[in-house]
Amino acid sequence: MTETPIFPRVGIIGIGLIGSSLARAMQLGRLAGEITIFDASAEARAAAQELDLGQVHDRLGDAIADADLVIVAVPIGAYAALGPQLARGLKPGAILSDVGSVKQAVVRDLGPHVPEGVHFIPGHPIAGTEHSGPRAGFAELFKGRWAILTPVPGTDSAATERLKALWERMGSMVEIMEPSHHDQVLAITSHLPHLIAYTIVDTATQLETSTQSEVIKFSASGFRDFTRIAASDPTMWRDIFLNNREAVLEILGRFTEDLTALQRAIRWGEGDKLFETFTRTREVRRGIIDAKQA
Ligand SMILES: NC(=O)c1ccc[n+]([C@@H]2O[C@H](COP(=O)([O-])OP(=O)(O)OC[C@H]3O[C@@H](n4cnc5c(N)ncnc54)[C@H](O)[C@@H]3O)[C@@H](O)[C@H]2O)c1
Ligand SMILES: O=C(O)C(=O)C[C@]1(C(=O)O)C=C[C@@H](O)C=C1
Repeated sequence: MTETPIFPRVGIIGIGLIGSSLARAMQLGRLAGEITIFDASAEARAAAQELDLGQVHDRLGDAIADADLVIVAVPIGAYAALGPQLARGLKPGAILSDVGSVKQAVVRDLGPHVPEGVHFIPGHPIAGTEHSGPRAGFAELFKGRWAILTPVPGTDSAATERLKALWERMGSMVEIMEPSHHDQVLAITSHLPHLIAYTIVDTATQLETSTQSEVIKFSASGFRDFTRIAASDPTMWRDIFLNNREAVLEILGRFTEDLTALQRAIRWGEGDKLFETFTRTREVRRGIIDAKQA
């Protein structure tokens, strides 16, 4: 017996890592009757066609016309220009969602353009890799990962439930959150770690040439882990930092103070302070592992 898809027609705008993973996961689970795709890049559209991810259109309007759910999966900096185009094409009763890594900026850029009768439910899967583009996606990306939804006040709860069901069928656990809270949480769990990784790798590459080659030669797992994160897409991450400025600057201020305290402890030989800090952080890691195994 075939199950009824959750949405008869889903439009995906931006068929990169996340958009193509959504298409693959929906195809695998038969969650959408039909998938329509638009991407601004002709190369990405051609790849989506070749990979058979859905019906690829050369115009955004054709990809969203008659869609019951439209998911925007482009870098945050591209949202503002998309707003008016989406407003012209969405059908009444449709859900407009997205996967952007910052949520207040999405509400700011798309919110004013959402037509009457369209349910606006921004979202963000806490799942990804350092790779980009349609060929990098995979159907299992969202399995066992959180997906955060930030519906605007007054959103029809049936629409939110339907979108939640889609993420759950793709293997995610779903949490509902205020956009500002989302941005604060992600500033520490995702944005700051990326900034630190970009900095460490950049510092290493600016060392004298002789030391640089040693860095590559002797990079064991610690530095290597940072290089993976620091290989993440420059456009995506530029847009995240420019659009989650306040929360990132706030957490960066606290981080800098803590780093300075450790610097001081090293300078003055305060072994107890270093030991106490490292013991506390070890517990955090053990807590994450235990929570995963529970
Ligand atoms: N990569 C991750 O780990 C990750 C995880 C969760 C959420 N996100 C968020 O998902 C979104 C997409 O990220 P990604 O990793 O899939 O990026 P990606 O670079 O792999 O894909 C983005 C796609 O959007 C297209 N695009 C850009 N501007 C467009 C426009 N105006 N109209 C249509 N298409 C356009 C690009 O051509 C590209 O194919 C971003 O907002 C990002 O913050 C990324
Ligand atoms: O695993 C990775 O490569 C990621 O960086 C994924 C990650 C994260 O920081 O956890 C990156 C950005 C997203 O918005 C969500 C997930």
